[in-house]
Amino acid sequence: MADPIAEAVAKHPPAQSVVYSYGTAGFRTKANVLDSVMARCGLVAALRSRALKGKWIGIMITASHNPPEDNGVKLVEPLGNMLTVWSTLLLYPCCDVRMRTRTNRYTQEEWEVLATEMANKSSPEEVSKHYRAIADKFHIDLQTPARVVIARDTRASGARLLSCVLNGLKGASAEAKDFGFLTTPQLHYMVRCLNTEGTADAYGAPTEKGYYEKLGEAFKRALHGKKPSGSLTVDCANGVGGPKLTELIKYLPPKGEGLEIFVVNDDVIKPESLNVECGADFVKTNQRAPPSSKAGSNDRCCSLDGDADRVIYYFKDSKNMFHLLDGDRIATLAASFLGDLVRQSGLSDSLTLGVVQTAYANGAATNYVVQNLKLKVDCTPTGVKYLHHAAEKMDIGVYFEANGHGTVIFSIDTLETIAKYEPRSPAQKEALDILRACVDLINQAVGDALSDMLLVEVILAHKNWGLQEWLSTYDDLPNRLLKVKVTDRRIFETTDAERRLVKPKGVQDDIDTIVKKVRQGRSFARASGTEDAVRVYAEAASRAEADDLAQKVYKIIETAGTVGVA
Ligand SMILES: CC(=O)N[C@H]1[C@@H](OP(=O)(O)O)O[C@H](CO)[C@@H](O)[C@@H]1O
Ligand SMILES: [Mg+2]
Repeated sequence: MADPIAEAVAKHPPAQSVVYSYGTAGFRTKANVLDSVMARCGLVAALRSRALKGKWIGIMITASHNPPEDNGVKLVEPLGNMLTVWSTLLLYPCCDVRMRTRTNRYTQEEWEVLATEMANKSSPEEVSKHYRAIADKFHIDLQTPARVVIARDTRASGARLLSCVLNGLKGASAEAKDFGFLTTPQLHYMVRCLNTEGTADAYGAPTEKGYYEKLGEAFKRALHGKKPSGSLTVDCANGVGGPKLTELIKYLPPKGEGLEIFVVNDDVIKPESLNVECGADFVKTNQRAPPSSKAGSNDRCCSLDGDADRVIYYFKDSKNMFHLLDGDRIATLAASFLGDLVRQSGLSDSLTLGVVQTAYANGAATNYVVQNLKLKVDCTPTGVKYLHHAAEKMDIGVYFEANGHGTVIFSIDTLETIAKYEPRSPAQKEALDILRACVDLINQAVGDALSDMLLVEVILAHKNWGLQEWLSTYDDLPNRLLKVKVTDRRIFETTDAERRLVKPKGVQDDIDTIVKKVRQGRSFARASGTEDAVRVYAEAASRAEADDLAQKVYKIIETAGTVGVA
């Protein structure tokens, strides 16, 4: 008897001797070994949708800030969040959106494991068997409709990998909605809109136009008559963010009454230029503007990454010195502004705000949040899914990775409180109107460079600040991020939100000994979840000390990680 699953999978045989793993941001590696993974992700997404009685599941084909020859795939949950919470939804598949967000019971990453297993099955028959085993294990009725929404970034391999996904979905008899090119956050937005359409929690119109209209309208409302000063130059990493930002601009106030945006590095015709010498990762890692930048002194600039889910700001001062305003800065700016709005609207007795960071957050940013803003800070492992989950536990959770990934999320109860609150004075009403507009401006599903960028512009306009004033809120500790090539990065195991190594034995003690000698020194090492390397981070009171500390820890890791090489 014909087996459509095995037949679909047989069209895309796996590459020899590659072991796939669903990492920090899904499956991500060289595009030429991903065909089989794509088809199988189609199967997993179909199963997931069926487990949720036909809810839309998202598939995003992207490798974000990685080189043009890479690609990857991420699965997106019904509310636009990441795979981690799948099991929550499995335990409570019939409850509504509100119930689910309030429920914190789930076992970590069960479905990520299933996806990894699926990707590593060797024969089409084994894949088909695994598909049925998952259905059995989770009592999934394979007759239930499955619905999957897909988008991709502008990589050359995207079209081929999309056809693999579509074959997988066809094999599983799933309905597929292909949005073509979208930014990652736009795809998350579509998933959430499609699943909430017609409900009390309707998120917006599930179209590109709906996305632009929502952002454009909220931006105008949030500005509340204030005018951003000067212009903003946006480096789009030669990725999908370029054409999408150009479209979004049509929905923003005209430049005379709003913000003048210059779109640069938006060459999607040459996919080989994606993320090359430009984009958020280049700027953050090299701590300098893209070489192509023509920005003058004090010009406001920002860079997106290849799939437009992260943004960082920067400028050169009058002495030609480069200054970076990264994710930590965006978090502190947003937390201070939203905290003020909550207070000014009279809501501070009912709502609390918190900030979530990773170990890569600059120590000065953490101090500023605790000491100046007097807010709670949580530290999670690297990866947006962990930050998002921690932020979900707060009334208003501001979460950002230092590299510019992040957003602000409002709990369901908070949204209700904000919606129902009756202001008691004109001042309270004004603050409340702006707060409500910010809720609509901020992408609640996932960190979104375009939405975050507009939020920053709103805040700067309200505070009447340029980047220099924003920068002067605190001084970053000089820091350095290095990548160490090791024989097998899996031997590096961490604890305490990845801030301490438990294996190999003794390595953490060596790091501690060195760190102790450095003024304001902090350093840690962890295996990357997206690249074959161990990352070393170091910060200290001065640039020279930070660099020196990073080098010393680099050596420790290199020695510990060089196994069996003469
Ligand atoms: C230090 C760093 O920037 N790490 C990045 C990087 O993860 P690694 O696990 O460090 O490779 O890629 C992730 C996905 O894009 C991103 O979430 C994370 O912040
Ligand atoms: Mg990205």
